[in-house]
Amino acid sequence: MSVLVINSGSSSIKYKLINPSSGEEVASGLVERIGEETGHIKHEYGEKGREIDGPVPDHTVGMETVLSLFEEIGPSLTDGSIKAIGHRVVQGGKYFDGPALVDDSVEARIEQLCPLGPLHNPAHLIGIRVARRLLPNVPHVVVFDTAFFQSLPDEAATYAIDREIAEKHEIRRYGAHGTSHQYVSGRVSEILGRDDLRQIVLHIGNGASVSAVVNGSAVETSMGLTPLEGLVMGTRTGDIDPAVVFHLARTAGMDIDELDTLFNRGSGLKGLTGQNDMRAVRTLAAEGDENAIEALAVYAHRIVKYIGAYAAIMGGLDAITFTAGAGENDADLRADVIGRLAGFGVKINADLNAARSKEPRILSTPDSTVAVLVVPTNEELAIARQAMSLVE
Ligand SMILES: Nc1ncnc2c1ncn2[C@@H]1O[C@H](COP(=O)(O)OP(=O)(O)O)[C@@H](O)[C@H]1O
Ligand SMILES: CC(=O)OP(=O)(O)O
Ligand SMILES: [Mg+2]
Repeated sequence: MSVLVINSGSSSIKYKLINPSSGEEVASGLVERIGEETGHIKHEYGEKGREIDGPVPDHTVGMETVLSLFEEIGPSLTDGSIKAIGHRVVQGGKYFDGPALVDDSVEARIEQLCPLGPLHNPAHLIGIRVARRLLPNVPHVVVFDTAFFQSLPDEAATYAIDREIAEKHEIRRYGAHGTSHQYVSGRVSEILGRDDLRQIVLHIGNGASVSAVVNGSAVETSMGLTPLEGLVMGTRTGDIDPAVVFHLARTAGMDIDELDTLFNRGSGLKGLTGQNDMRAVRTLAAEGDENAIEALAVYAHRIVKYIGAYAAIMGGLDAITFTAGAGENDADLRADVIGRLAGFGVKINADLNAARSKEPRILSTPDSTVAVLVVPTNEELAIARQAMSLVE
């Protein structure tokens, strides 16, 4: 019994075939650099596997290739052992507070929400369409990044903009990465053996976001109407004065699409250093590149600003948890962020922080005022379990 989880993202398709009860990963793979000259596909199934180098022109071809690799190399997706296909969808707007079985109307809703998830929803839609066409006899379930944040208090979700305009155009904070924030905060509760926790979860990947979670429910999160707001990201600005838009339109003559591309794809670490990948930025900084050194400081400063704000909003803080690509692997980032909180008595053990491990772990010293943890996220397992719970 297994669930195929598909994350058809902006420039890649990631997938895993998972046993939702045991968490065992039966097969997995990745299609990278879609639309670029040098595409790459990797499919792994136990001892078997296949790597293909060459251009992948678009998501449709990428997805079709993935599904054909399952039939060629295994395991078969058509022999009845797959109970569901779980698709990650970033933007569910106000319409979804949990997983949903895909039908034509759900698909149309995801399409309608593309303007609110411009980097993600169009790519998700292609993944869903190809998978439904080629695997019509398996239930398809969508699991939304926004679902965990549908219960945000109004005071956190409401923007101070004209009410009529906000209502008509469905403008509010929807958040994103919610599947990860929910999974990780749940694991923290298990590890610390307590449900009554005021937590901050730092999901620091290429996209990055922070959430405040009280007793298992989200009360704040940094991504907003779209996944552009909040932390500095690989290619996104995060928080910026919206007047920068007016200023660049008026003085630089940039149009809305150019500004969208600049803010979503040409900013963040990429805009500050030329590189969007944290490892590349660290290498530049180690070589003495001043732009990279400054970018890392801006990056950590923004994270600390949110930690302070969210601790105040929750009236106290019990745990800070790092997750996702950089959060799990970048010990220098964790040391920098926690070092900036020394005045509040937050302390980590340097050896525990530097140790390489894939296991969830506590980094804080026994006398730290706040528990500090690293918990690897597992959005795929969370999606597989939610998909299974819906079809069972
Ligand atoms: N060892 C590492 N040190 C620093 N950053 C890392 C390390 N490993 C991965 N990362 C960073 O994690 C980010 C990707 O995170 P990930 O959660 O996989 O993102 P996404 O799901 O958005 O593609 C990249 O910026 C990458 O450089
Ligand atoms: C919402 C979001 O930013 O997702 P990702 O990190 O996969 O780009
Ligand atoms: Mg991610």
